[in-house]
Amino acid sequence: MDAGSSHTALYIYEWPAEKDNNTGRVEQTHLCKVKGPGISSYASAPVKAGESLRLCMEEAKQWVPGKRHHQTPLYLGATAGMRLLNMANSSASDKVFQAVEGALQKFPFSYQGAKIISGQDEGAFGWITVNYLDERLKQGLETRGALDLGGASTQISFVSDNYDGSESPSNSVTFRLYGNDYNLYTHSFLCYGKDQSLRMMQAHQSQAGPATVLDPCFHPGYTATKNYSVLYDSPCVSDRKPKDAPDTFTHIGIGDFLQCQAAVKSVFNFTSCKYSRCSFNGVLQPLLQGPYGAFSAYYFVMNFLNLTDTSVPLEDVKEKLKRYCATNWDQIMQQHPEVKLKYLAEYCFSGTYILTLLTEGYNFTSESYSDIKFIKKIKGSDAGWTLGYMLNLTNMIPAEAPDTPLLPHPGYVSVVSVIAVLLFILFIVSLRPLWPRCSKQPQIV
Ligand SMILES: Nc1nc2c(ncn2[C@@H]2O[C@H](COP(=O)(O)OP(=O)(O)OP(=O)(O)O)[C@@H](O)[C@H]2O)c(=O)[nH]1
Ligand SMILES: [Ca+2]
Repeated sequence: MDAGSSHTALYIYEWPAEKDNNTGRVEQTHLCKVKGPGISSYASAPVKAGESLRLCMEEAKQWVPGKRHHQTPLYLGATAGMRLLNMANSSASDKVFQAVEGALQKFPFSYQGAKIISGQDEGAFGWITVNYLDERLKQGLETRGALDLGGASTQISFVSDNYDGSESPSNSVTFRLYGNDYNLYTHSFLCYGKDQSLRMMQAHQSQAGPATVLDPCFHPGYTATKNYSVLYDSPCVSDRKPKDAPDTFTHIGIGDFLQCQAAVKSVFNFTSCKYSRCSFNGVLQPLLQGPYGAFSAYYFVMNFLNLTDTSVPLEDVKEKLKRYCATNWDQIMQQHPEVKLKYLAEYCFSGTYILTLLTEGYNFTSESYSDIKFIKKIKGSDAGWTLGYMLNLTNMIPAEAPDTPLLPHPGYVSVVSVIAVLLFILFIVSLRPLWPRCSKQPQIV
């Protein structure tokens, strides 16, 4: 189970129960999205966090054959929402885990625990998922970097030839998989998921605590009354809460992409770097290299905006987004009556944030932008950290390359069958001297 900051999802993975489970045949067979918010939102009513998982767990009981329930390991990993709750109020986060644990243990699966996973693991397992599903690991091919944009944090992970890990060990993960060594660069930026970065930007815009906030990242015609205490209720912004601010402010959209880009840039710090090169906030980042898969909110947002085609020049992408942001809110709502209003109101901001993070933050250029592919699934399985996490915990990826069989499995079956038939014929033939003679007796008259 992926207990994310914005929601929890339950994934069911399946593979043949033969001994040869090193052959990259793990598949996602079901996804259940838990109704309601992520578990970290239940800090003031922890029991409800456990209850929220029940429906998906019931579904899992239907999907996994009854006789396999007890043999099916169940893991829950929580990401940035619980990291933030743990920072702000560790006893509240413990209570949420107790409630979740109590609820999950009531089910017949082999419960293996619920925990917060580190940002490094989140990045590294996302990278493993993408490259496992692409069969790049097994075949020792060039790997694909992984870009994950969540609600509360964002991860970048890739292999770069000139990176040996010694400059910043906390950004380095080494693996030996299928006989190949990988030295992976990975970083997770807490607070730089799209929901928390929106808060950071709005906190920046409303430093003086005005009663009205004019926001270039929301459409012209958009107005909403918002609560200062809700906006500042996160460790990502809590230290910036203006004193003497009114309880509420009126949030008014003005839909100006260039101003929005400038406002988004204000959440990144580019001033100092003690390494050979940095992305932002003084974090080491080696030279970008190879192709990249960008998933979760990268995909949701760029897919909605019809901007998943990265062969379109970056300047044209920006131009399209500029026009989209300037479109009147009424018109946007009329064009997309089926989309949740919260998502709809934020696509201009989210698209601008994504382009700014990629180009200003990670240093993708007009040329290297086309190395990115926005993806949701690979061969039917969702891109995300859960598959890599599960493969690791069940020891499904061997360090050494498995002995490569001379023939694939069906080939063996045919050869063995032919040999068995030949041996049988040989056996029958070898019994020939013992056969009763059936020579014709001369008839005695
Ligand atoms: N537009 C749109 N946004 C979505 C959808 N599903 C999730 N989101 C939003 O996209 C952002 C990222 O979602 P996820 O990748 O699920 O984030 P998460 O795993 O909950 O958060 P982290 O713990 O930071 O990884 C959040 O702001 C979600 O509210 C969707 O189907 N459409
Ligand atoms: Ca996530």
